[in-house]
Amino acid sequence: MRIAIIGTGYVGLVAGTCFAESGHDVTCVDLDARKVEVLRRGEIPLYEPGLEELVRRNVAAQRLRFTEHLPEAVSPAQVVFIAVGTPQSERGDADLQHVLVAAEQIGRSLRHYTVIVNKSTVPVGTSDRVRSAVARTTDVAFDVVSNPEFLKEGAALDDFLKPDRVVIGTTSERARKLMGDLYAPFVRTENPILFMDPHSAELTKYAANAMLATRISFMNDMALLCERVGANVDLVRKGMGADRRIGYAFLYPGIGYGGSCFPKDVRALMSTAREAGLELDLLRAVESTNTRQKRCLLGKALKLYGSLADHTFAVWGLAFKPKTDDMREAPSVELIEGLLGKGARVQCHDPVASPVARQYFGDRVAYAPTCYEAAEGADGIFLVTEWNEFRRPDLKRLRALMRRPIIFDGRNVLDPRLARSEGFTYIGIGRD
Ligand SMILES: NC(=O)C1=CN([C@@H]2O[C@H](COP(=O)(O)OP(=O)(O)OC[C@H]3O[C@@H](n4cnc5c(N)ncnc54)[C@H](O)[C@@H]3O)[C@@H](O)[C@H]2O)C=CC1
Ligand SMILES: O=C(O)[C@H]1O[C@H](OP(=O)(O)OP(=O)(O)OC[C@H]2O[C@@H](n3ccc(=O)[nH]c3=O)[C@H](O)[C@@H]2O)[C@H](O)[C@@H](O)[C@@H]1O
Repeated sequence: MRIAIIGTGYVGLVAGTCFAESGHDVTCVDLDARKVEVLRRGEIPLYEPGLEELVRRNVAAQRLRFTEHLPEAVSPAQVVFIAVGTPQSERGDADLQHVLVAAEQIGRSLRHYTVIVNKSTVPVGTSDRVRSAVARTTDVAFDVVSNPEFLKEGAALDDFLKPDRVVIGTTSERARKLMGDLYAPFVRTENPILFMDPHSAELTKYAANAMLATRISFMNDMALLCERVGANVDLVRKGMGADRRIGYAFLYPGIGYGGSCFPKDVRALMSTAREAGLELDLLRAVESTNTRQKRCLLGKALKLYGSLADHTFAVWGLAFKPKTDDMREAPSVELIEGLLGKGARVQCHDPVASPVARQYFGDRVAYAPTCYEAAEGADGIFLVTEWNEFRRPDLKRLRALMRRPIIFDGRNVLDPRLARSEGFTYIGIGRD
């Protein structure tokens, strides 16, 4: 099949590469000429484990190519995916301008019947708006399908190639058949393709993200309660997760959820509900718990040190989660701004995200090449992102490097007893 993908970010690049890997002929389009240039050189403009190798292999096999010229990709295609960004608007709802502009551009380039698939995360009813936008610019026949994406950054290839489920929203039999064929290589009987109407597909995406965010905020509330009543949230989590009705996934407390999706999608879902005359009080609480949680390490530090002025702190981890360089709504940003605002110096280290971090902090922080160099002369370490290399650091070496041996473990990944036995003051989340 000939496929065009509009928008070559985390989702578009992963989807395009995986469709090429399954044998299709894929052209990825992006209006960012610099991105296209990087991709043409065989590099990738983001960090995602395994992706660069897969891109190179499919480019070499001539199944995958990149262009800035949308018509050249869309005109010959049978299926066109929209995978452009849907960031939060100033009002808190999803900003659909990129989706609707792409839809109009696609319409102008149609030459024969084409299935237009919206993969971006969009509010209920956007499929209707995409259909109208395309119809304004063409007389050629087409169908619009809603196909939300559920991949996680850092595990994107695995999630795409072996999804728990594929959700396809369409009322067209012709589009349904084509989408079923396209996804057949990625699904087995136990992970189904779920066909439904487009509105339900659009809402499924937000409902899934909101549910996962709810679990995290719930656990962060339990962690705070544990601190107040002298319980250990690690043990509570294990005790809860063992119940098969609850399960272990997404029960890890921390310093709040970040990333390009949970924060904006929770707000967008509340906004959709508000437009329908409904206040989703539960989600409002999920969000306010998350806001509180992103500030909790700074609060613990202020309590311990009194003033942070003229203190030096190491921040381990900048990306919003391990195995990505994405810093959108990363808890590290709020923490570092808080530390700087209180007059502290910050020395940070992240295995991959430092170049991205420069866009946020410029020269206001120091970027250390290793976590040990970040800790030199520090009055404390904030462990913010649970990269594997931070899990079992050489505590003796750290102690010798630091001015004061204090660790704030924002992900509960260090062993508190071990840290304390090496002379550290250990402060975790809900497990003091
Ligand atoms: N990042 C993630 O892990 C996931 C994201 N999503 C959703 O997928 C969508 C895309 O997300 P990301 O890939 O993270 O976005 P991104 O911001 O990384 O990439 C979007 C790309 O689209 C390009 N673009 C915008 N308008 C265009 C146009 N008219 N023609 C060609 N290119 C255009 C931009 O230059 C950019 O490179 C969003 O709606 C997001 O909520 C869904 C699941 C996972
Ligand atoms: O719509 C999206 O973009 C995607 O959003 C999330 O994926 P992602 O944001 O890449 O990463 P997650 O692994 O879900 O982590 C999100 C945030 O929650 C935090 N988290 C996650 C799990 C947990 O138990 N506790 C916790 O605090 C992470 O540290 C991170 O800040 C969803 O997991 C994907 O299914 C979805 O496709």
